[in-house]
Amino acid sequence: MAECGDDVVFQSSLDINKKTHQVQLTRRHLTWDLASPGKSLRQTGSPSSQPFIGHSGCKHVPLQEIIAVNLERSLGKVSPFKSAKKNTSTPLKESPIYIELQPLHPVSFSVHVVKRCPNHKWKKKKVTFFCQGENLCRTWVEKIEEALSNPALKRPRSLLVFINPFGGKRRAPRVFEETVSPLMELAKIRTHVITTTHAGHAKEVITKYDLQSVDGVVCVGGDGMFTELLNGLIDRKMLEAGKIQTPSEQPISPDLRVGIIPAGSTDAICFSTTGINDPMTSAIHMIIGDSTAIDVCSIYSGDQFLRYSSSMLAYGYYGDMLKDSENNRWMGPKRYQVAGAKKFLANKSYEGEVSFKLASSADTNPKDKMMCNSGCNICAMSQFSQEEKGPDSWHTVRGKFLAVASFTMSCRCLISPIGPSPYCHLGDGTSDLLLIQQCSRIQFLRHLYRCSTTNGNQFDLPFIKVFRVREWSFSVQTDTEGDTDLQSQPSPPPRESRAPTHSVWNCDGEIITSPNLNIRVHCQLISLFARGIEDMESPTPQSCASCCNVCDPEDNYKSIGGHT
Ligand SMILES: CCCCCCCCCCCCC/C=C/[C@@H](O)[C@H](COP(=O)(O)O)NC(=O)CCCCC
Ligand SMILES: Nc1ncnc2c1ncn2[C@@H]1O[C@H](COP(=O)(O)OP(=O)(O)O)[C@@H](O)[C@H]1O
Ligand SMILES: [Ca+2]
Repeated sequence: MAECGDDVVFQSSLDINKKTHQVQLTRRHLTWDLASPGKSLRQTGSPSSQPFIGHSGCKHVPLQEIIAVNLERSLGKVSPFKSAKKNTSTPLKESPIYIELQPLHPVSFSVHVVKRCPNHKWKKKKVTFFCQGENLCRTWVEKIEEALSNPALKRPRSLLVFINPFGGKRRAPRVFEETVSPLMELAKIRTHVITTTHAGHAKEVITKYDLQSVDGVVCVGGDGMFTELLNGLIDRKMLEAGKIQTPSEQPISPDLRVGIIPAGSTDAICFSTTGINDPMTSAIHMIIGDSTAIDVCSIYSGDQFLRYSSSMLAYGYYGDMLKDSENNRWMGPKRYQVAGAKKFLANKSYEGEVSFKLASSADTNPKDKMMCNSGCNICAMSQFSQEEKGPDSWHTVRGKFLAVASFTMSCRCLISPIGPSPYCHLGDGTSDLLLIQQCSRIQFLRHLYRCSTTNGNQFDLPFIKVFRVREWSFSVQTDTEGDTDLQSQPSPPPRESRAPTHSVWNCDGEIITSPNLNIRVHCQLISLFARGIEDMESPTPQSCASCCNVCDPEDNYKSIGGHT
């Protein structure tokens, strides 16, 4: 049963649900199997034996998917006794009766493992193992804890956590206290928790904090909070290296992984990297040390560095919508729907010129229907092949745009279940650049509606162009440039009656007002506590357990001997 090179660390017979099982810990798995007569390991408890020969019904949990292990403090014999209060005038019959629970020595331990539920949701499942003696019980816990502390598993031991009490529906403090904190305690992960008091607070702390003392930085909030951590960590790294952010300078990867516990309004980064916006799922990905590297864009206005971004950077419709929504923050996530509807009715387009360098690989494009899933080969190859990709020349599109948007990840969210750019990759060093030309409301609605479905055909419309790019820029054109009608008027209309000639940028939910921008994508610049979205239909070796979720949603660990 243990695979080649997967040496047995410890094994013995243990009872699960009153049935004797042979239980085996290898360097990569915890496995248990109903004991068959003559195959008892009750006396063994030894590290030397051969791995099991598996059969159907045998449970095989990768160590990576063990959330925690703990001794069960069984409370046993009950002995009622009367109040020990002396010299009391209260008649004895009224004195309370105490039940003394005498602690027994631990004879069982529990292993909490990942349970896959529909829609990429993860929960924890507890399996309790009963031992014959206390020593065996303690040895099992020690051995499993030792195996989990293997640095190869990359499990964090301490985390710096920022809670944004004003993000999303303002539930972040409660989400942390009720869902995340108990899980972290169970997994023995230390947390230093800071509740932010103002925008930029997390970034200020990151500038000074002793980051050597933690294994990761986490936010309980939305995309805006994540972007603040991302910017804080890269800025700090550049400062320490004595480098100034210039368009030709390559930003330095932070050493720490970043986590998001979703408690924001859109949570597109969390959705696009885990498949769901569920606090417990994200906390489990952190505890088990999942890691995935994502692309980051650096944004400049001329030579002036503005910020880093990793999800959507958009001008026109999405920028106007964000600006309008900021007045209604009190509405929470609904502010986007209200502002989205208003700006949809306004149907405003802006003159501009977009220049871009195409991703030179012809193998992938924004319409290729190749989803970026956990263990994505395209991302894996991109990590090594950035240099080989020859420079593409610049292409330019001029026009009047209802929206210009670049997606560096799919940007899945509740209203767009596979995202506005469904085939975008997390770590391929490219962004999908979407140009929506001036069009009627009906035409734009058709695009938006398609974004809200799972068909992935939102780009198949005549007023839409989409390119996979490594670098791009945008510059506004004044309302007179290129507009012959206006130029022919004897005098310009009074300033106050002119419609604004330019929009603002929506950068991961934050406003950028400089209209002319230059953007470069940096391949896999930052790592997240996530694994990408698991493909539940055709499981990859990285997610072998997921296939069992399909055939046995109740108990999704690989049953050796094949699937049903
Ligand atoms: C008729 C049905 C309409 C369906 C519209 C479908 C289009 C959805 C596109 C969503 C893009 C989301 C990209 C992510 C943006 C976030 O980074 C940003 C900030 O997030 P947060 O900090 O969590 O608030 N969110 C937005 O800009 C809101 C976009 C809402 C678009 C309507
Ligand atoms: N205590 C605070 N008060 C006000 N703004 C804050 C606070 N803490 C963080 N922020 C800012 O709020 C912005 C949005 O946060 P986010 O968690 O993304 O919520 P939402 O998804 O609702 O936009 C971030 O840019 C962050 O800098
Ligand atoms: Ca990408």
